[in-house]
Order: sequence, then C-alpha cells, then structure tokens
Amino acid sequence: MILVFGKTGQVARELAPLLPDAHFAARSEADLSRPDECAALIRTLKPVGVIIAAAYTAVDKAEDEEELASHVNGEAPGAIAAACAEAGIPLVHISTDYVFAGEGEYAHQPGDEIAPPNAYGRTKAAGEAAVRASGADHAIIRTSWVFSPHGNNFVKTMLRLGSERDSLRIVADQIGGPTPAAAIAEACVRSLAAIAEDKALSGTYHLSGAPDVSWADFAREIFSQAGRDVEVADIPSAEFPTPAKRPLNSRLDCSSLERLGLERPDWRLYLKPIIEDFAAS
Ligand SMILES: NC(=O)C1=CN([C@@H]2O[C@H](COP(=O)(O)OP(=O)(O)OC[C@H]3O[C@@H](n4cnc5c(N)ncnc54)[C@H](OP(=O)(O)O)[C@@H]3O)[C@@H](O)[C@H]2O)C=CC1
Ligand SMILES: Cc1cn([C@H]2C[C@H](O)[C@@H](COP(=O)(O)OP(=O)(O)O[C@H]3O[C@@H](C)C(=O)[C@@H](O)[C@H]3O)O2)c(=O)[nH]c1=O
Ligand SMILES: [Mg+2]
Repeated sequence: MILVFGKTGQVARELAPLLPDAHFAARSEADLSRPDECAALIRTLKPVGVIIAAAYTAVDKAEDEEELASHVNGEAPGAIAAACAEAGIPLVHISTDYVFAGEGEYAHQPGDEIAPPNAYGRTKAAGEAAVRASGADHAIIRTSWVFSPHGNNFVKTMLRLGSERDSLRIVADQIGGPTPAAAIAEACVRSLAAIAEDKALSGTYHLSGAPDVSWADFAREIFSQAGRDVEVADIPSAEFPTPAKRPLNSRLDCSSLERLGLERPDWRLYLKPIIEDFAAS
C-alpha cells in the first residue's frame, strides 16, 4: 500500500483516481504540525512508498505563522523522510518555485542556488533540506502556480472576481508556469515507481506547465476561454502590495523530467473543466 499524506488538497484529490488502493491520510489522521505522529503512522501502516501531498500553502498568512508553517512544511517532511529511510521505502515530496529569489529571466535548474523571498518559501526550503538529509530514496518535485477544479487557486479566484467586475488589475512582472494538479499527481506516481526501481533517479525535479506567462497573461487566457469580456490591466508587483514578497522569475527548467518519461503539460488545455464547473455552480 502507498501512503499519501493529504486527502483534501488539489494534488491529493488528483492522486485519488490514479492510486485507488492508496491510503490517503487527512489532517484528522496525520496532522503535519505534529511531525512525530506522522512518522509513527508509517511505522503502523508499513506502506511500500510515501507521497507527501499536504502542506501549509497560505503564502501571505505564513508571514504571521512561520512557526506553524515550519512544523508543517519543514519538520514534518523531515520526520516522514527519516521514517521512510528507516523502513527502506521511497518518498515523493512536493516543493515550490517560491524557494527561489527570482532574479533574472532564466529558467531555474534543480541545482541552482535557493534564497526564498518569503516565510512560506523558507519553510518549504527547510522541508527539502530535511528530505535530502534523511538518507531516504526520494524525489522532490518542485512545481508552481498549481490549479485544478478543487480547492483554492488563481483560476477560481479569477472566475469569481471576473463575475463581479468588468476590469481587473493583475501583476505582469511575475513570470512562471501555471501547473495543473493532475500533471503533478501523474509525476508523483511516475517518480515513486522510478526511484523504487532505480535509486540513481533519486533527486530534485522541476515540473511546471508551459508556456511561461505572467499572472496577467494567465488571467487573460482564463477569461478568453471562458468567453468573458473582462479587461485585464498589467500592473507591476509594487502596485499590488501583499504581506509576502513573491519571486519575479519563477521559470523552471523542466528538462530532467525526461528521465521520468514526462514532459511539461500545456496548462491551457486544463482550463475548460474548471470554467464549466464554475458556470454550473
Ligand atoms: N498550491 C500551489 O499553488 C502550489 C503548491 N505547491 C506544493 O504542492 C503541494 C500540494 O499543494 P496543493 O495540493 O496545492 O495544496 P492545497 O493548498 O490545495 O491544500 C493543502 C492541503 O494540505 C493540508 N494541510 C494543511 N495543513 C495541514 C496539517 N497541519 N496537517 C495535515 N494536513 C494539512 C490541507 O488539509 P485541510 O483540508 O485539512 O486544510 C490540504 O489538504 C504542497 O507541498 C505545496 O507546497 C507547490 C507550488 C505551488
Ligand atoms: C487576486 C489578485 C492577485 N494578484 C496577484 C498577486 C500574486 O502576485 C498573484 C497570484 O496570487 P495568489 O495569491 O493566487 O498566488 P499565491 O498564493 O502566491 O500562489 C503561490 O502559492 C504557493 C502555494 C506556491 O507554491 C506558488 O507556486 C504559487 O502558486 O496574483 C493580482 O495582481 N491581482 C488580483 O486581483
Ligand atoms: Mg494562494
């Protein structure tokens, strides 16, 4: 049995149909703010592999709750990874573009220096480091700008705001790859099998949707596919102040996905079901 930490999140919900026999541990069974209890669950259930699909993902709120976020995003993955190492089973963990400072216009390689610009990114960086230090065979999949029909994400925020207003001001100087949660779920399953088969594939991978765009471009594509006449005005980040600073350059070089037999998904092909759900609700 495969053990997935997380049941209600965007990626966890896309993992469910791919892994019908997996055990999905919700917060009530495995609270990541209690790392020891999460590690103990591995000793109890004795899974053959583990995927961590839960995290503290409220980027702005993390500025005020960095201690809680660091238990969930830093210490819990470390404790889970240590239990995986002890049991000799592989682990897949998900991280974020927000570990990068985001200077320049190049696409980041997995080995590039990290320098998180915000509290969420610092806690995710701590989780990555703890997984690497554990000695467990692992894949860390860094992704970005996740969206799906479930949970909170930018696509659903735009559809909601676009139904209330004729024009929106959206930041245009942050560039990245919107990523469908379904593609991340597929990569989790694929990488878990790959590292179980070949330990040499252990390491850090990048997966984001193509093409890279600004948040404003992303919004325009959403309204275009939704057939909605909402004007999107490009603004610089400075005109949209938020508690957490976001990286300007979130481009991820995803070429090592080839080692897993995967490629970047075209995110534009994943919007329609979300738009249809929104229209029906
Ligand atoms: N969302 C994004 O844009 C991005 C996400 N990522 C990473 O991808 C991974 C999956 O994210 P995503 O699917 O979007 O997550 P969501 O934001 O959709 O959901 C977060 C999930 O984590 C759970 N969770 C939060 N705190 C705890 C806790 N203390 N104990 C147990 N469970 C908890 C939530 O459970 P509950 O329902 O109980 O609150 C929920 O299931 C995470 O590692 C995230 O850092 C990376 C890049 C971008
Ligand atoms: C609602 C709104 C947002 N924005 C901007 C703010 C921000 O720069 C950008 C996206 O805002 P959000 O709050 O949706 O995105 P945010 O929560 O920062 O999304 C991040 O979540 C974490 C978990 C990650 O790991 C990242 O990869 C990334 O997906 O859009 C506007 O410019 N205008 C608006 O009206
Ligand atoms: Mg958010």
